[in-house]
Amino acid sequence: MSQVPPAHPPKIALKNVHKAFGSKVVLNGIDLEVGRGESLVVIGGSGTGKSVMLKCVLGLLSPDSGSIRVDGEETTKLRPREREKLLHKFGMLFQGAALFDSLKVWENVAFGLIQGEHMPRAKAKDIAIAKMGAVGLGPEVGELFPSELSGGMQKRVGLARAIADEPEIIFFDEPTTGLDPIMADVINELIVKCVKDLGATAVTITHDMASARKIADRVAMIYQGRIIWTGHANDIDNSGNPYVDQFVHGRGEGPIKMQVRAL
Ligand SMILES: Nc1ncnc2c1ncn2[C@@H]1O[C@H](COP(=O)(O)OP(=O)(O)OP(=O)(O)O)[C@@H](O)[C@H]1O
Repeated sequence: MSQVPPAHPPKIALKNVHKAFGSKVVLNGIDLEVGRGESLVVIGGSGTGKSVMLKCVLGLLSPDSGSIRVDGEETTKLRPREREKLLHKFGMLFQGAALFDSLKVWENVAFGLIQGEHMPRAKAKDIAIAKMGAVGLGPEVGELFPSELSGGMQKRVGLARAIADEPEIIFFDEPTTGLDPIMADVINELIVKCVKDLGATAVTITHDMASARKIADRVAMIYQGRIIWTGHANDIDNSGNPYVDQFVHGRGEGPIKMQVRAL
């Protein structure tokens, strides 16, 4: 009997994904699903492969083996044109906002609309200004250059850019790094609001547990190249997993041994 596929496959599904750089194994059999409209936060120590995992989903890196499906479609063997089409589903807020210094703020926000979707500048500018409004930035900010903005404002601009072409999936790479706790909370609130307004699926990488608690429906912890725990955000304090417990409470002592090397 042929199997009937489920009506709604997970938005993103990674199965047994491996990635090594030379002899260094980074992803060692990642299994992870993200549901449609879900907000998943990935936690884990520095260098455990969180960014490498996201880059594999985006196709910026090719996994050595394993399957990565988006909307049920296998993506690891896509040709460049198919990959480009797939990437239209994604928005991304990079660590440090990654704005172009030589472009005005509105041009940064409209970048994907103008370059990727070939939208006329005037129309793209209108959309950029509307998206800036959604993250609490007035139109006058659009005429400034990124270097004239505070770190918190730059993150807002990065967020406006990430949502500009209304992606189905948004990746947030350490969205609160470098912000004071109050500004971090403002950014977290905006992320939650923007993701909800779009009905998007979100995957966030963070070390910031306050951010994880605020943003996540579900949390996944990565350790030694595998997902060792996933659970509801409300359960992270009672995970029953000593690795999660140590990470969430930031304890030096525990099963996670930090590799400290003399330079
Ligand atoms: N292109 C690359 N070539 C070689 N090694 C790489 C490459 N990209 C990542 N790595 C290595 O893979 C490991 C995981 O890196 P990754 O950036 O995914 O960590 P992370 O969990 O996101 O860390 P952090 O929280 O510090 O950002 C690191 O040891 C890194 O040096």
